[in-house]
Amino acid sequence: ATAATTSTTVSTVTTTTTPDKQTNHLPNIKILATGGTIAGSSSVNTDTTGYKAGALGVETLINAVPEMKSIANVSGEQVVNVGSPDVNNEILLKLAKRTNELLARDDVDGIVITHGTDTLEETAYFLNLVVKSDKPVVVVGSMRPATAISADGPFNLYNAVKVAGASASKGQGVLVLLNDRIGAARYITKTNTTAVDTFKSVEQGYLGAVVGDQVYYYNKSTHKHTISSVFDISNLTQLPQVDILYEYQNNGRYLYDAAVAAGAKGIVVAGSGNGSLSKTSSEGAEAAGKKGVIIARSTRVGSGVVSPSTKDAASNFVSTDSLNPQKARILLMLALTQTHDVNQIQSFFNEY
Ligand SMILES: NC(=O)C[C@H](N)C(=O)O
Repeated sequence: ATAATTSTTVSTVTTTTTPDKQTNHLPNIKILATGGTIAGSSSVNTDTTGYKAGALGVETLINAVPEMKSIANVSGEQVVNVGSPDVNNEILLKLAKRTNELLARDDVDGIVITHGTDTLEETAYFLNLVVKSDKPVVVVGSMRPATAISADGPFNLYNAVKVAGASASKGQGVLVLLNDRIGAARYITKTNTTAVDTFKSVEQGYLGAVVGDQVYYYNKSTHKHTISSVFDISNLTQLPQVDILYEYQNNGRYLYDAAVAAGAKGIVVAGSGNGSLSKTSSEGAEAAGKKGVIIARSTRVGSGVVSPSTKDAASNFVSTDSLNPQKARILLMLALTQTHDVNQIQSFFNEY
């Protein structure tokens, strides 16, 4: 049903500025727009829930922040214009390929991607694993539509361009910028349905912050990303089907059977607690495992590590470290493009 959204043509908008006289060089930053609330619009300026996401084009977003001209040569491309629940594998591949094409050019110093916040962490983590450059890539969104009083999008976009143009952002992996905080794609997650301070890195902390026009870094991601990643999507036109099943009391195994029948090559379980499955789920998961499906044990808890079990590999199970289910799905799809070996896939979950 979402296929039509991916046929949106790529259009280019450029806002070039005269180089700053003092530094004589402004970074060249490309903005790839995909939609979301940052491009959201409503006829009522107090509407923060009923607006249309993905309504405004990249040109409108750039024109709303002319202040960017003093910190970067900014140009934009519209990749798609959707609410982020409709970002699918086809869009991920299209966006990643375009990002890599642009980063290979000498006249591009960094990329900013505007994106809806609902699935922003999935796209950011996907790019973190498949971008083949150490140039900065910053994913940005907003919680209030562009038409709202105190819209957070324009300042978030300004800060994202600032971060993408900062030399300290090189080699940090894909970054997420909202609410003045710089997060690592590997660690950050959406924690609140509507609040402006929704993106948090509960256990690992933020990598840095933007304060008063300065970019500050405090931490580094300890996980492999970008140029140290083995994952390569340049020749892929699709990704393996990986589904997520939620653990709850009184669940049945039929959802596992249905996922396998529908062609799933991997199943991520949003397990209870430390990646636990009920007896019924275990039966479904083990039957799937016997058919070669990889079962990744994550957790529905929201933070913490799912620790490995010595019994995992025999059932074709892996544990997902501190990856939440939606990010575990991203890594499992990419892992399955390389191997079906359960031990090697477990190593990927330990390293990425
Ligand atoms: N704040 C947002 O961007 C939410 C919106 N529903 C989206 O993800 O596209």
